[in-house]
Amino acid sequence: MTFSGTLLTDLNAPLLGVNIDHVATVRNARGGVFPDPVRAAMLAVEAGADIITFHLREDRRHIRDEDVVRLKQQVPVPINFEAAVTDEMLDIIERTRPEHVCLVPERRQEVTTEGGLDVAGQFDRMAAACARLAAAGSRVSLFIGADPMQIEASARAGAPCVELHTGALANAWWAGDQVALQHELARLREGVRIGRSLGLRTHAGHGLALSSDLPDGRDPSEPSSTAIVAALPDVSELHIGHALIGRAVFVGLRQAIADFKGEAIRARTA
Ligand SMILES: CC(=O)[C@@H](O)[C@H](O)COP(=O)(O)O
Ligand SMILES: NCC(=O)COP(=O)(O)O
Repeated sequence: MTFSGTLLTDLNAPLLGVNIDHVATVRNARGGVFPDPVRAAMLAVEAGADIITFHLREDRRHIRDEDVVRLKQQVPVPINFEAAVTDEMLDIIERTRPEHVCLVPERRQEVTTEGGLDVAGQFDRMAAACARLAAAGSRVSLFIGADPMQIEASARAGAPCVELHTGALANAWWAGDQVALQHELARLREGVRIGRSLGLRTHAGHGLALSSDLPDGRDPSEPSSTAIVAALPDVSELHIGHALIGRAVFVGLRQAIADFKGEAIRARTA
């Protein structure tokens, strides 16, 4: 069954941002044009993605500049442009004018985004970036850990949204470490509560997955990391990429999106 974005919104479940970075990772492995992340984005929208998310990294390891241009031209739902807070990226975002921007920390050596922005420690730079991108017409979100000091600094910096990094929760879930999972969930829950109290729209993402993709020996009926996070009532968007594109290898992209959306709806309505 394919769920539409309207249905998901009606049921008050979080919107699903489908991150298509890792379609580009596969393409770039051979240096050609296939598989095309823009084609994946269009299919994702047909299958019910509410938002298309992508991360233009400074090293262009997956999404490239020409993808960004085509995504902006062709995708009929909001695009969520993730980027580091550098002059180069801010210039590209201003030229592109995406509906949504998510500013993220970036280290060239990292395999994936390891932590959140230090908004409190780099306050002036973050506040200036928020103001500049808001003036360019984009809704800005700051990708941070569920740390009260960073959430409060994000609100002061003028960001209307934060995306709370769920990587540690997702890693604990994959590892089957219930103690760490409950610890991370408590932090996330508190972060969402603080975000709400400060009037921030609160999103979540990184590493979220489904239990049917757990390795042999694990119980596929245990709650998924996606369901655990989607169940938090004030999380308004989930951004999911790696595990969704990975699942698509086995079930197809359309089905993978339906599965993640269905999981979010069930978690919110259970
Ligand atoms: C910011 C974030 O959490 C994701 O967009 C992630 O960065 C995807 O790209 P990578 O896997 O290259 O980190
Ligand atoms: N901001 C998180 C995101 O877009 C997707 O992260 P992941 O699911 O690829 O880890």
